[in-house]
Amino acid sequence: MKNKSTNLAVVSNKTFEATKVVNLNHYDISSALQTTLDFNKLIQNFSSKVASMVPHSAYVYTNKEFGLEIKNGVFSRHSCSYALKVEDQTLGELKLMRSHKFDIADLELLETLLCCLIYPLKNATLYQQALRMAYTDPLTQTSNRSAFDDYIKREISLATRHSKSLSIIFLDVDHFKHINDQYGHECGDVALTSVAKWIKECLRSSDAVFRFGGEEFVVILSETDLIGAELVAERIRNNIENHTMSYNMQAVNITASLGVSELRGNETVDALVKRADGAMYKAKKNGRNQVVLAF
Ligand SMILES: Nc1nc2c(ncn2[C@@H]2O[C@H](COP(=O)(O)OP(=O)(O)OP(=O)(O)O)[C@@H](O)[C@H]2O)c(=O)[nH]1
Repeated sequence: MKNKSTNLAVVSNKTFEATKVVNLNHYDISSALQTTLDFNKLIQNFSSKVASMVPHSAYVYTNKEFGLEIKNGVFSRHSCSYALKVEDQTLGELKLMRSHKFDIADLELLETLLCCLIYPLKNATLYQQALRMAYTDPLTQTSNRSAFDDYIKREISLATRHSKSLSIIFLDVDHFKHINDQYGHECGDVALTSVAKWIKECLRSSDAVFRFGGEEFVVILSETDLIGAELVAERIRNNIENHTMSYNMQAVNITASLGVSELRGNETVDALVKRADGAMYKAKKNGRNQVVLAF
């Protein structure tokens, strides 16, 4: 509010009318952009706030760092695009489109208005980077236990609401203590990173892998029943067994034991995980390097 009255107080001469309008618009845009740290909402707000000054029919915002492509509206022949950057930090690229050409006055005004977007976009970037760090295991670069807790709750409620199947795979690396003891802790770390990579090689983009604890991983397979999940688990087991890790000129063979469970009606997260963990434990008892289904 203080800024708004400052702008009004300063603009006393009628010749500053245009500046006043722009300043007030800037204030209005800046305020609207400060209400969110979500890229989608941020770009949508910016587009709708500037639409009366720089009319456009569509926008596309791309951000390689976060793998984003946010688009909306009717795509047209003419476009202008800006690579957004502040203090050496890239903030993505924004493109506006419409059926008639953007003239120099449009572009100048748009460049001024884009200044309002830069810092909210930087804040959103910092926030999303912090969120990603909080949810990522630094060693294996898979999602961590906190991410699992959030993700599985959402997946269970979606599966229940839409009557879709949902399965999980609980994986534990075999004799991992032996790898650490024989080749050293650093080799153990490389082994965990390799296992994470080999698991990911067997998954679809809609499947999610999490480092659950020390040498334990959990895979969440949405819209997948027990038989489908067994196939994936067997593919993962096979992929791990068929790779040989080389460490300090030594060949290290790794295997894993896997337990699979499918969500039952009204089952809690803990119960679902416990059944998969129990099945994995049976796989260990049966001789390791195998997949066991939880019934
Ligand atoms: N290098 C490394 N080791 C870890 C990490 N987290 C846990 N560990 C080790 O993983 C080992 C797990 O050992 P155990 O629980 O006895 O299991 P295991 O040797 O895999 O035997 P089974 O599970 O019965 O096949 C321990 O030695 C932990 O110290 C890690 O981030 N890096």
